[in-house]
Amino acid sequence: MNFFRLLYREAGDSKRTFLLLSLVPGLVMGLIIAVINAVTNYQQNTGLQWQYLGLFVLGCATVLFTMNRALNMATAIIADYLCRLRIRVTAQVRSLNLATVEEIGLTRIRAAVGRDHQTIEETAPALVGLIYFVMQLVMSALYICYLSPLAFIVTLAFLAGAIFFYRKSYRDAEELMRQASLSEQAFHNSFENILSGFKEVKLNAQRSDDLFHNYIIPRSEQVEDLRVESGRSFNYGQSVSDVFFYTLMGTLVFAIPFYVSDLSIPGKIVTVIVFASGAITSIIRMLPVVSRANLAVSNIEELRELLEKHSEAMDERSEVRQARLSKGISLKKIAYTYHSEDGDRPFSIGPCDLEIASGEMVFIVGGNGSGKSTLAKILTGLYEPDGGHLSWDDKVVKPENIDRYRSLFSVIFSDFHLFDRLYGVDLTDEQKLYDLLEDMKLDEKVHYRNNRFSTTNLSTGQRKRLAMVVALLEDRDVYLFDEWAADQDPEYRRWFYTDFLMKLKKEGRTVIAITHDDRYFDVADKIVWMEEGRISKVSSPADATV
Ligand SMILES: Nc1ncnc2c1ncn2[C@@H]1O[C@H](COP(=O)(O)OP(=O)(O)OP(=O)(O)O)[C@@H](O)[C@H]1O
Repeated sequence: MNFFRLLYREAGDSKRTFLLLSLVPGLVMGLIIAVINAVTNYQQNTGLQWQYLGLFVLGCATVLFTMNRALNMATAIIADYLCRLRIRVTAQVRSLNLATVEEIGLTRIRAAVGRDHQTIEETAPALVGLIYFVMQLVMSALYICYLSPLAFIVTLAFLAGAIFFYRKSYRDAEELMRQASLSEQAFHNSFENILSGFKEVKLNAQRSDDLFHNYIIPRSEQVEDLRVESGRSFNYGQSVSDVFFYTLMGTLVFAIPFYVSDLSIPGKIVTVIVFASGAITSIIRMLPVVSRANLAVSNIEELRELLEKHSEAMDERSEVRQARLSKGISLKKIAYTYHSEDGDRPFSIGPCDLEIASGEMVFIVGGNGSGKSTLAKILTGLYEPDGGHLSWDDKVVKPENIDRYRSLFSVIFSDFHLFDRLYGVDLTDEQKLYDLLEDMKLDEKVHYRNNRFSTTNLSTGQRKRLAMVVALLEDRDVYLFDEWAADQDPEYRRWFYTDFLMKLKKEGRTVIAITHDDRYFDVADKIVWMEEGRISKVSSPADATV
């Protein structure tokens, strides 16, 4: 979709007013030239031409007023669109399933909400000005037609030639700009590696050099080359158009006098042409801006459509009541395969059968890459299984109740995100928070002020303990911990398995822990062994042999 179609669509009920306000300034400006021509070519000195002065003043006032209104309206329409877009994209991202977010990629989503959003915001006023210049050009052409149909035909022929040549280079330039945008994405991926992996890059000079010399520099230069190529194509088109324009002016000035009887007409036409040249130059200069805006609109609209296609039907917020677990969770012939882009055989899970009773403590164990975390994501409703089904308390998990099913869980994944606020937690009893901070030995390190934690710059073990505080405040029926104890010191590790998990169990919570800590396997009621994406056995701690 291009920028102008978007602007028209988003104008909603004000479409007609907006169209009128956008067209009027250019049209009136055309009439003002006619007035100027009439006054400057008047043959007798009969004093001030009041009627023309009146028309001139009225015309200028109309141009100023309507132009200003059109620009304000366009600014408001675009600001409203961008605001709704950010909210809509965020809402859609919120309702996507995890696999789709991983497939689309965070860089693409960030670019649409950041870079493309900004491009549209910055270019919108200039592009509304473009409508004004186009209308000026149309009016100039009509006025030339009124003065001399022959000159009009000549003008049209030259304009058609200029458009024909310009379109070719404009298309080439747009394609190059699109390629530059893709290369820019690749550059941002490399740059993101430098920022996200700053520590690793800083510590390893070879890695740093490799990233910089073999990725950052070539990708940056590729963007530069494509931009320069694209600019050249635009400039070529512009130069050809300029040649057409000057040839047209020469033809009208030197040839038309031989074909018209009224000798004032060539002068009038030249006035119009000189006036229109400003509009032509502005239009040509703005075309690269139009391309950038069109590209940004396409990126955003494509992402929006993609998100719309993949968005899950979300329960209304008020209807997502927290679910409770009374019997248990059941996995029947669950299967899941990751999406693979490069044709490699993707990792698959299943078919897996598993029963987890309410109040049970289940450990999921197995070698690295055996699929424990993937199973946890299926179990918590983050990945939608390709086969089999998941149920809780005899209710099959379906798109209509998946949000409710997810509300059974509080999870700390190994790559968890620590929020700086207690989003979604009803903190009626603040003392509970302080007690938990004390239990986790964080009371001297972290405070909760102005509805946020005073810091999240903590050690890995401390961060996990703070995530635990948040998880406990969520008060869910099922707790899932993915290698939570891995970064804790021996004392905390022991406390986690022998005190903390047992306490949760006594409270009637269901606990699922992914772990490699075989010395604490006896704490569990059930141990689920994973091997190459399958549950190889389910045993009691007594049978556990490592
Ligand atoms: N987002 C993803 N896209 C594609 N493949 C993935 C993705 N995440 C994980 N995998 C693949 O799935 C397999 C299982 O990974 P998973 O994280 O479930 O293993 P794990 O048993 O939890 O391992 P570990 O003990 O090392 O944490 C791995 O081979 C991994 O490459």
